[in-house]
Amino acid sequence: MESSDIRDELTDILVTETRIQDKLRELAARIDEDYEGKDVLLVGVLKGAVMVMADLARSLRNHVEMDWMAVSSYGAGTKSSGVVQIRKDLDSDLTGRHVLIVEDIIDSGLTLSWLLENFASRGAASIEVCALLRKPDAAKVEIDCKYVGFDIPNEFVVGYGLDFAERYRNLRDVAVLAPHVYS
Ligand SMILES: O=P(O)(O)OC[C@H]1O[C@H](OP(=O)(O)OP(=O)(O)O)[C@H](O)[C@@H]1O
Ligand code: HPA
Ligand SMILES: [Mg+2]
Repeated sequence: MESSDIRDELTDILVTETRIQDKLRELAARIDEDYEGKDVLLVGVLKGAVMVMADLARSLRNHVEMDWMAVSSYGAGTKSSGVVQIRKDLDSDLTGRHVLIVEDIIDSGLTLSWLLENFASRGAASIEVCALLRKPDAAKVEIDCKYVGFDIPNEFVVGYGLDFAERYRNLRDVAVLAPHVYS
């Protein structure tokens, strides 16, 4: 793919940087309150959740630890392959831990459904999910997500960690990718 003006590759800006940051501060305040007196293990799902994790974590007041799991199911396309592959497992033992999984997006729900099942046997004291974005109309499995930033339409979005073929993760806003880029 050759380089061109990124703005020509996007249609709408769906969620601006300001709205993202405001929402993450709001979610962080709830998380601080809900986990008062407990040490939380934030588990970021690489690579998409890098930006959410960085900004959410810095809005929290309480002690947290951070760990990372790398999984991938989209490859270079816009549809989930349905097959979730572990590329990096956690470094931490989850036994007795209060785990908060941090995700950029719940689309079909297949990634989180697989991850929650994978974590279920690891002995955590609690497991909850925080996702910046969710596409209710794309759900193939229902995910019980306690902390949701924004429900968005069923369109392929990029930015703020979200990629198409590894590009666009560095955009500050979340935008709809123009169909001419991937069709
Ligand atoms: O609900 P789902 O349909 O499963 O989609 C959500 C998942 O897809 C994306 O990851 P991807 O597999 O693209 O890997 P990446 O984070 O490295 O981009 C995203 O970061 C979520 O982890
Ligand atoms: O809409 C999306 N954009 C980028 N990556 C994704 N992974 C799941 N859904 C999406
Ligand atoms: Mg991706």
